[in-house]
Amino acid sequence: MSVYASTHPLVQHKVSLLRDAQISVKSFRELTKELATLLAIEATASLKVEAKPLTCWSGTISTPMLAEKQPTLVPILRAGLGMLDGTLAVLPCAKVSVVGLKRNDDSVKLDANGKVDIAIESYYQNIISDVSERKAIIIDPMLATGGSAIACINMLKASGCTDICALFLVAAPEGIEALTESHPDVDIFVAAIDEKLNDQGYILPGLGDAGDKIFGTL
Ligand SMILES: O=P(O)(O)OC[C@H]1O[C@H](OP(=O)(O)OP(=O)(O)O)[C@H](O)[C@@H]1O
Ligand SMILES: O=c1cc[nH]c(=O)[nH]1
Ligand SMILES: [Mg+2]
Repeated sequence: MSVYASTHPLVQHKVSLLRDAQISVKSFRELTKELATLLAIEATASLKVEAKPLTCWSGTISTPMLAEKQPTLVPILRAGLGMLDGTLAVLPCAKVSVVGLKRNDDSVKLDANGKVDIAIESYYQNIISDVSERKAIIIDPMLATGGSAIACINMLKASGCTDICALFLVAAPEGIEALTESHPDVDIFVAAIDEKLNDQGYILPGLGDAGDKIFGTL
């Protein structure tokens, strides 16, 4: 697995603004959307193109176009929806596969190695039928323990998908390690890699609960 941590100055600036404890729902949504666009540009830079014939005003030319079907975007409900419009700005024709996952905060415990373990509850799955023919781009603002992303990747692979990457705004080292171990074939693109998880599985310094901030349910 390759981990691409963005070095773009605008990405770094916008993630810093997201961390403001006084941020409004409106600003959190706007910044999440803008960061999603910037990360999506980085994540799609490796898509393959091939020369295809096109009739233009001066005749028929051979010109580069995407070689394969457009990727499918995979928002992990709820918080991943906050990144959907921003990624659709880069891939406006993308089909969307939706996966609903929720951490059960009451299940938090430390495992034998002192790692935070949280049960992930799956409540919705609607993955496009031809996912085996497309790249899947998972979108979720947070990679904490890695449990939700791993569950989502398991679902995509069970549906036949073989080419998967994931975009996160903030990732914990613990989540990156767990994801690398479970799915070494999946590349991830992150705006920031933070310090660690607290004993409730929240990222430090992190953003707090991204879903609550996007949906105004704080
Ligand atoms: O890496 P993990 O430990 O699995 O944590 C990350 C997950 O937690 C958040 O979702 P949450 O469960 O809070 O659901 P929500 O989006 O509905 O708020 C976040 O959006 C990720 O999906
Ligand atoms: O820090 C965290 C961890 C999981 N989910 C969030 O929204 N924030
Ligand atoms: Mg949440």
